[in-house]
Amino acid sequence: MPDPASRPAPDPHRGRPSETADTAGPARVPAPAAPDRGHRAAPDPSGGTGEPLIVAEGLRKVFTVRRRAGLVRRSRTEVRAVEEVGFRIDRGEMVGYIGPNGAGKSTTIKMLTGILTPTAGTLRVAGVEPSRDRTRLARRIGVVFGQRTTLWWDLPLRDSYALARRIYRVEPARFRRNLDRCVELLDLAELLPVPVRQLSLGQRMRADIAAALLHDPEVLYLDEPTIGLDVVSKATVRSFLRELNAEQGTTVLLTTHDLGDIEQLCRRVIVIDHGRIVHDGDLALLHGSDGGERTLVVDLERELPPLTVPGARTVRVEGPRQWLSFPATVRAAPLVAAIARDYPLLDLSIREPDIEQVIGRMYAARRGAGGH
Ligand SMILES: Nc1ncnc2c1ncn2[C@@H]1O[C@H](COP(=O)(O)OP(=O)(O)OP(=O)(O)O)[C@@H](O)[C@H]1O
Repeated sequence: MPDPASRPAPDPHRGRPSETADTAGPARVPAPAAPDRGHRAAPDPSGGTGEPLIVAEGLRKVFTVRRRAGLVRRSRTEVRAVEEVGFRIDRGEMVGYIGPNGAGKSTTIKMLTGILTPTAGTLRVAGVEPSRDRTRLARRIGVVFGQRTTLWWDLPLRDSYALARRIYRVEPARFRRNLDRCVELLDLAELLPVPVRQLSLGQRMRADIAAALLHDPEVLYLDEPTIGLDVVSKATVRSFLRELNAEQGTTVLLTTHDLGDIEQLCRRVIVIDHGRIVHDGDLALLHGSDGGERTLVVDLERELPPLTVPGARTVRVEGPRQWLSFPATVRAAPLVAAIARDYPLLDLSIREPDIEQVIGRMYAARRGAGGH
């Protein structure tokens, strides 16, 4: 384990009120006690068990917060961070877990790793109940918290990996193979002799992702893996994760505020708000789920007044180009046919609703409706 004094330990809940003992878990998942025996993803999505890799049912987490209410008196309040959350994730899925600040994402991830014990509900990851058997689970999962590192701050990266190998008891050949792969795909070769504290944020993130994969986990949890990264580092991390999922079949659960991550990596997205799941399904369906709109961008042979097309609204006119919005749930073909029939059409394209706007509207609508 890294010496806590030698590495930064930013606390994501800094500034939050005091909390009960079980609420303040360490970032690092404990080292496994038994030798690693290998458990790569099987072709069967259930891995032969008949059960999805992750099963959560009626999951709740309530924090008890004590505040000073006078010189001596203390009041207790309850924070319902996660309420009745349920989902099933099959092997090989890559799922986005998103929601506004304070929605309950990190709390869910901490329960999935066994760092936090659920107040109620059932949870199984790779057949293990995380909070009961954290040590056994640690062999099967990899975790990356974007806001903090699990590496040894003062050690060269290479030595950090060597220590991780011993803690996770990874066989030398497997370690070599996994490290070589990560070094190549995450462009880490030149960083191996560098102490972790000298790495830039993007370099450190790539290094942390490699550290989480040295023991061949079946599932990788990523909490804000691209936070603060420049476009090049983001692209490297995203293409690495895509390849990891496609080639190794590693199941990935990704929490992020960067919807570009979700759009590029996840077909399925689970949206949590106020501790409850408000959407679980295809990312594409999210586009049409909140009254979102698509846009026809129409190029005409000449400038014309705003077009009149039943079922669509002209929202912008710039010279011979016009933008027409229509509900995302409506088929575009009849609108395109009507425009081609009634106007001198040169060219036309369709823009999907911006996912950022869709999610923003979804959060805002829920706020307006009281949130629950
Ligand atoms: N240890 C704790 N003690 C008390 N309250 C907590 C604790 N951890 C989280 N909370 C509260 O639980 C709720 C959910 O927090 P959580 O960190 O899971 O949200 P999040 O979706 O990850 O948010 P963010 O996007 O801001 O990281 C918030 O109201 C938060 O203040």
